[in-house]
Amino acid sequence: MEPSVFRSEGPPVSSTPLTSDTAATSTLGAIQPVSMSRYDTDFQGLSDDLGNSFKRYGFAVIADHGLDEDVIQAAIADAKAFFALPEDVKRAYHMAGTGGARGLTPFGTEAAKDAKTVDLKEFWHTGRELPAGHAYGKYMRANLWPTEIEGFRDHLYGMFEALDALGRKLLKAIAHYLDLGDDFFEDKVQLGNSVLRMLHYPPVPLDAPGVRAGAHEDINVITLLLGAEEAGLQLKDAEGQWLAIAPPPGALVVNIGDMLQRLTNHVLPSTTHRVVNPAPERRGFARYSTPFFLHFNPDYVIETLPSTITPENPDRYAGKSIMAEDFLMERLKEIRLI
Ligand SMILES: O=C(O)CCC(=O)C(=O)O
Ligand SMILES: [Fe+2]
Repeated sequence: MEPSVFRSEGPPVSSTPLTSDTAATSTLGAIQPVSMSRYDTDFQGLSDDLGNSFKRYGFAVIADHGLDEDVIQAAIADAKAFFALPEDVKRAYHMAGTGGARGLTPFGTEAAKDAKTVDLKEFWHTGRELPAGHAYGKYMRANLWPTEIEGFRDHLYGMFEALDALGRKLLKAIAHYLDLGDDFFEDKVQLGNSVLRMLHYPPVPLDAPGVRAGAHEDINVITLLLGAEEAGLQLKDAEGQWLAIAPPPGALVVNIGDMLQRLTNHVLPSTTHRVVNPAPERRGFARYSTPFFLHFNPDYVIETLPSTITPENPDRYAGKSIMAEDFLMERLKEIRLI
């Protein structure tokens, strides 16, 4: 999970003015979209292109993702309706002290690790619905469902399931790229502790301090992000330059998280990214985006893949295998939330 999920009160907001330090320093080498329609016709080529994009940037842009547009639009419409509710109504769905794993994390709550300002966002989290009495119940909180928006549960969970299924297809292509056997990830993520985050970045006043989302890495396996065509998302490339990710309308952005970086001994990197504030003419517009943080099953043990250990890339985690749930907890301790 992305670290900021679990951050509670952020440090006080400073009045640092926004400067050009949020500008992308490079637009060269923009990430070429890869069409998911090749999944059934050219799986090898798709897996090569995806894998190479991940290896180079930690990110890939997916065109023709095949997700049902009605499912996406229904979930986004409900999220917008929820965010438009009065603040006190929304706050009834804030589970204070739980690190924001489910329900609402209100505006102004979170800051990226070591950031001086809070992120300019609010978001809603939906997690997996486990079969009743399932052993993983001890790791996953129950979902919250607002009663104010009719259909919210069906629509949001429909989106969760669609992204979960697409994420597993992407993992097949990644497993293929890594020569692991295409089904390698199947029994390791099928009941993963995954989270769908519906994000709302309100319009940004000209004098607003901070950025929409400070620089961070995602903790999970892979992240599937819709809605990033409203500008702002940037990644830090291998040379340390900020590169704007400008996906075509409707495209899906996918990135590698820390858990997959660790499993692959950094062959697939978990890349630092952020969401900067809009140009003056777009400041009056809200931004809605929807990352799906795909996680391992909580009891999956992450142990460096032997095939990723070479003389040039020795095992960075020798003797340090760790259960996915413990990895998550370790990261939460690092950001002082537990
Ligand atoms: O809103 C976006 O485009 C990206 C959000 C993100 O990186 C995150 O929530 O982890
Ligand atoms: Fe992120």
